[in-house]
Amino acid sequence: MSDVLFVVNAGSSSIKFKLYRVDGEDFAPLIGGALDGIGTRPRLIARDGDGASLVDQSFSAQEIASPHEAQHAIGDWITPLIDDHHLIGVGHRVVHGGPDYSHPVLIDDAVFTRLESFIPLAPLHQLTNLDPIRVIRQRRPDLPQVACFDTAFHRDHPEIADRFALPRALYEDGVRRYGFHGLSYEYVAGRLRELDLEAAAGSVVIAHLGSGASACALQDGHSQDSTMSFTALDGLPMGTRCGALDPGVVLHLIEQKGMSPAEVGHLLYHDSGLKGLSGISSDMRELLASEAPEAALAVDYFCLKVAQAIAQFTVTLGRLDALVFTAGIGERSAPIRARIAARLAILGMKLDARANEANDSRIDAEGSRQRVFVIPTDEEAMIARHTLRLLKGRA
Ligand SMILES: Nc1ncnc2c1ncn2[C@@H]1O[C@H](COP(=O)(O)OP(=O)(O)O)[C@@H](O)[C@H]1O
Ligand SMILES: CC(=O)OP(=O)(O)O
Ligand SMILES: [Mg+2]
Repeated sequence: MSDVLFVVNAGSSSIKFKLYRVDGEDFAPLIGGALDGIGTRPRLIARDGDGASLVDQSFSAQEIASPHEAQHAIGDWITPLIDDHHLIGVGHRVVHGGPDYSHPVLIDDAVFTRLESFIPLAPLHQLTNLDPIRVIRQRRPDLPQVACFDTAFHRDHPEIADRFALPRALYEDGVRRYGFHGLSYEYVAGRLRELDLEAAAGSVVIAHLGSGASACALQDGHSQDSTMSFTALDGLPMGTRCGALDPGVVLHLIEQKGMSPAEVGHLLYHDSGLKGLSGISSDMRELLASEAPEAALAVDYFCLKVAQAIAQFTVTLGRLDALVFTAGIGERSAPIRARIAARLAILGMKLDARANEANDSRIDAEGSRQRVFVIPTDEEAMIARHTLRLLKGRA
């Protein structure tokens, strides 16, 4: 029986999972899969380490209406496969670590209770992240489980990046610019070091453009600033989230429009962003395929805001040596990358159209003042690395 590690990356509309064979410090995927389309078109897909399909099962929206049901469906499918091995632990992505957690942590009752207190700060994610931890703790209380935080990577960013222009008392009370997608940034920064040591040591912006989207300014691999802040609502427009918004709009909706805080929360997390702008879809592929002017507006808005964030971070960093695109849109959409880069021609950025179309890892053209990369992210691998380090440290 080989040692295995299970990794769970639970999101708002999908749960990704990987089972790794562990050999000392090394790990390699045995099974990787996801249950996505939760509540709309649920579909469980998994492949083995060689990419061969192990399951492709669709469910009705009623069968898998929430991440809780999705998690049980994954558990039912994968438990017999895990039982063929020796499971040494489970690693989880937990989106919010608040001011407390700047490193991965072994979960006990006290940690779990503390993490529950951050649910209001990440309503789309935190409960879904904690639910599998709770269920596995009930079934296997002996099994070590580790929480790896999206916020941790940013905890040592400069104080100026950690503050809002609000009184210090609120800062002391935890109203801080935490930043998210940290597991992704840490993984991508590591891959950039492998691809181009010189660029990685310089001033870099990574644009994580998925259904959640943010950008991060890095100096020598360390976070200096990010577009997401107190919650994963801030910064760039996303699939269904608004991104940066005048806080006066929130007051207006509550005071003048009579909306409840819960209604405003639902609007900003679920009905805004690309979906709100277009009135058509939260899915970038559908918007790119649409002829509707509203779809074009949403795509334009997205590209402009991403380009503005990159230009803004060029000021933060004092220069820009490299730009990296990652996550669903960043990894796969050549037209979106081209439109963002075209806006940044003012900084001397030029893309090689052929390399961009091919999703090559290096896509800048001769004469570009910045190197531009496409690096697929792997949050699960980062979780596995952190979890193993923590478990080995205990042994
Ligand atoms: N080829 C593509 N062109 C444009 N957008 C794409 C493409 N493939 C995936 N996407 C978009 O990527 C987003 C999902 O990204 P992903 O990183 O998987 O998100 P998350 O992990 O946050 O759920 C969706 O908006 C989807 O439309
Ligand atoms: C933090 C966050 O927005 O995550 P995701 O992109 O997975 O929704
Ligand atoms: Mg994601």
